[in-house]
Amino acid sequence: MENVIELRELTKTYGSRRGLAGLSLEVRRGEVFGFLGPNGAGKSTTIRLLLDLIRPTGGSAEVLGLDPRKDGVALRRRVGYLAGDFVCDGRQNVRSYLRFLAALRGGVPQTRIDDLAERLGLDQTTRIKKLSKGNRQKVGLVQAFMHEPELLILDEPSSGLDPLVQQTFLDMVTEAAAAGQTVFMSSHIMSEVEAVAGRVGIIRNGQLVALDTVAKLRSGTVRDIEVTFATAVSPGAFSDVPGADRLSLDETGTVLAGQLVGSPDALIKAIALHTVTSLRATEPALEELFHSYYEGADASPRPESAAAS
Ligand SMILES: Nc1ncnc2c1ncn2[C@@H]1O[C@H](COP(=O)(O)OP(=O)(O)OP(=O)(O)O)[C@@H](O)[C@H]1O
Repeated sequence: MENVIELRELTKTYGSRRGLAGLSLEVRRGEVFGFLGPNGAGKSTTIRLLLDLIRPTGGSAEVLGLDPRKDGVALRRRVGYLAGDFVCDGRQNVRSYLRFLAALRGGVPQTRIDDLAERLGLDQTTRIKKLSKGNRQKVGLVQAFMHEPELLILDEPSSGLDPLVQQTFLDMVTEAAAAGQTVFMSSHIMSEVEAVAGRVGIIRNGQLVALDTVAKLRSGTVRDIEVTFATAVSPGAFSDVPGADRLSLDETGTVLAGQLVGSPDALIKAIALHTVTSLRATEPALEELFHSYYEGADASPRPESAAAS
């Protein structure tokens, strides 16, 4: 499958501060890729490098087969970009601002802009400087999506959106992917990425600490389990079940409870050998897994010397 983004050992230092340390990553055409990490992890640095808004200290980036450093103008025409710190000219009203951007991109049908604004509940007659943070973010979303770009690069796109609008945004992402567009979105909220992304990269202190499908990441998660049997089960019945070390039988031998790590398949097959009268299992919390990658993460900038150790 064709790669839309290819990063090779991409590195960025800000003086003695590390922004990004040797990031290698591929994003495939048509996928929704979630780029997750805590504050200061290097998400915005990566995105700015993709668009040549800043220059790398080392390594290379290829976007839509182009070198952002040489083909920045051509690239931006084919990309929809929402900056994490999206700012726009406050004097204009929303409609004229969006028309202006549409003209820069070679024209976008007004109906397309109107449809997006309506879906997001954005009043186009308001002056931009009078908009709330969330409504300004909607302007950012409309301008990123309106020209139906091949690649959407969205930095913390749902920042400031209320839950209903956030859902509309996620629907827009799913529809974009269904239409063959590629979406690269950063976030620090696992649940929203989980809802739309096929693959997820987790970044911490400028380095990729996990890269996998949402399904695979989920398979490493923990569920709370409680199984009740009709008759007592022998104490060692589940000792060989993978991921079941944190489960134990009570003194009656009829209740198995605790935590299951990873896939439930082996446990289900093992308990099916007995008569089960009740079963309770919580949904695996992907958010927890995400935070396990955060553990020990230093959200504040680290000096290069400390970072290298
Ligand atoms: N212009 C800059 N000058 C100096 N350091 C910078 C600059 N921009 C980013 N950094 C540092 O680089 C690191 C990565 O920052 P970056 O903004 O890429 O993180 P992020 O993952 O986008 O975080 P957030 O979720 O807070 O936006 C941080 O330590 C940050 O302090």
